[in-house]
Amino acid sequence: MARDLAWALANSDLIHDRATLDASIAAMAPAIARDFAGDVPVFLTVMHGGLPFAGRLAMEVGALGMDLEFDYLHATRYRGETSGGALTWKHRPATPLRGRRVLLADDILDEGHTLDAIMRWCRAEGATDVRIAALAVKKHDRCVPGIRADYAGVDVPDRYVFGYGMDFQQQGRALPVIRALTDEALREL
Ligand SMILES: O=P(O)(O)OC[C@H]1O[C@H](OP(=O)(O)OP(=O)(O)O)[C@H](O)[C@@H]1O
Ligand SMILES: Nc1nc2[nH]cnc2c(=O)[nH]1
Repeated sequence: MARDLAWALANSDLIHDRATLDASIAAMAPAIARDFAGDVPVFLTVMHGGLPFAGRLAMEVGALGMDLEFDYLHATRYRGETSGGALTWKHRPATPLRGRRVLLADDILDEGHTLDAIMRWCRAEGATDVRIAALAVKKHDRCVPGIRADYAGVDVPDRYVFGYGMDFQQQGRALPVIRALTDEALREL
C-alpha cells in the first residue's frame, strides 16, 4: 500500500544518527587509501541509494590524498518495494574496466544479489580487482555466499531500513540518518 514519508517516520525507529554515520564513513577511508595506494580506481556509485554515501566517502579518501575516477551504474531489484525481485540494469558505466581496479560504493549490503551481479559484471568486463564499500550491512544469514563488504560502515538489524540514500517507497533518501520500519508497519504495507 502506498504510504507517505510522515507515516514511515511515525512507524519507525532511529537506528543510526548522522554523526555516527558520518564517522563510520570517515573511518573507512584510511583502509581504502592504504589498499589502493599507487592506483586510481574506478569509483562506481551504485545508484540511487549509494549516492549520498559515495559522495561523502569520496571526500574522505580525497582528503587523504587519494584520487578516484568517478562513474556510476544503476541496478535495482527493489524498485521502491520492501522486498527484492529480479535485478534490472538501468545504466551501465561507460568507463572501460579492462585492467582497472574498481571500488563499488553502495548504501546497503542486504541479501547480496545486487552486489554479486555487479561484481560478476565488472569482472566479465576485465576489471582486475573489484572491492565493495557499503555504508550499512544487514545482519542475517541470507546473504549470497562469498559476498561481503571489504569496507563497511555500520550494521543494521534485519528490518526494512531507510534514510541516507535508502528509500521508503522512493521517499526519504535525503534523511541524514538511518531508520527502521517497525515489523508491524511492514506487515501493513
Ligand atoms: O543486497 P540486496 O538484497 O541485493 O539489496 C541491496 C540493494 O538494494 C538497494 O537497491 P534498490 O534495488 O532498492 O535500488 P535503488 O538504490 O535505486 O533504490 C540498495 O541500494 C542495494 O543496491
Ligand atoms: N531502502 C532499503 N533498500 C534495501 N535494499 C535492500 N534492503 C533494503 C532495505 O532494508 N531498505
